[in-house]
Amino acid sequence: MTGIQIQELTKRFGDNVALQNVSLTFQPGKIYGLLGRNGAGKSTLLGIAANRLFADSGQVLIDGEPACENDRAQKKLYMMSEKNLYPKDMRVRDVFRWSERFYGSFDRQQAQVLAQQFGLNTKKRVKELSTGYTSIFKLIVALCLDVPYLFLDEPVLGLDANHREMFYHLLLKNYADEPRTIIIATHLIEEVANLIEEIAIIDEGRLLMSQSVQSLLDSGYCVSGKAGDVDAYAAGKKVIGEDVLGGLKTAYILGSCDRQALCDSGLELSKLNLQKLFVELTKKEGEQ
Ligand SMILES: Nc1ncnc2c1ncn2[C@@H]1O[C@H](COP(=O)(O)OP(=O)(O)OP(=O)(O)O)[C@@H](O)[C@H]1O
Repeated sequence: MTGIQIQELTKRFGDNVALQNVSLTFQPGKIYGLLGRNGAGKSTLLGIAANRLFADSGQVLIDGEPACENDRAQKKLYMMSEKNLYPKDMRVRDVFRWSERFYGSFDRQQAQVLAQQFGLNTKKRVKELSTGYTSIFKLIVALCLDVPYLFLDEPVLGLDANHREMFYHLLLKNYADEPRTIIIATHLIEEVANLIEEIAIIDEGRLLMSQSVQSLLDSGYCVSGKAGDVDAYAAGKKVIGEDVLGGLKTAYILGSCDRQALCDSGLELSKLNLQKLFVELTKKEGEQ
């Protein structure tokens, strides 16, 4: 298994460039956070890999094989997204049956157990499910499939806090039992921060970065204190953002910290937080 290679993908919708020359690799057996602001191109990227959309140029390889119109490659992945691909009149239990037939590896017994845990009525038709239960139903399918590549596009859409916690817990257990590549596209960065090992950020159709969460968090730090002292310390350093409250300031800085200078000026040092880092890295001109 060599993972999923995204090679120089470009996709336009009319004049709108959704992806521009994006290349990155999703390695086998890792959990990725695919992050980006609204309209950044996350769903488009996953949709092309899952053969739901065609790229204008570039390609996606799944274990070295082209993903485009290739059933053998596509059977290795499951994409859960907002778009409902199941016939709306089908009952949930029939989708479970169908999944078993199509993928072979679907654990229908486990799906029934999870449905009971989440309170999902499997006799209901897909079209009768609420937004949250539509997500739950698709998540159960994803969790019960034995495929090496799982794409979860906004997986917890509409789920209440209890169900979100249940899902994250189940996902981690599922991963611990059988590691596979899981790509989670989400805006709920804090909720997945402890779940993901790797991060890929897309900004306006371009890849901004792809690296391990740990190395990203270790690449900088926060400094807080009196605004004048923070400014003096930060001068000449790579400041990616600031928060000001009265006379106090927090600066988000990339690079290694000068502990002696911090100590001398009485400034407080703290770790970067993934969501804050993302916000600062993807902030547009004029945004606070
Ligand atoms: N079918 C389509 N027709 C026209 N434009 C589209 C289509 N699908 C996506 N786009 C455009 O492509 C760009 C990328 O959209 P995409 O859905 O991939 O972003 P995203 O990062 O998943 O966004 P969000 O987080 O808001 O769901 C956006 O500008 C979007 O409007």
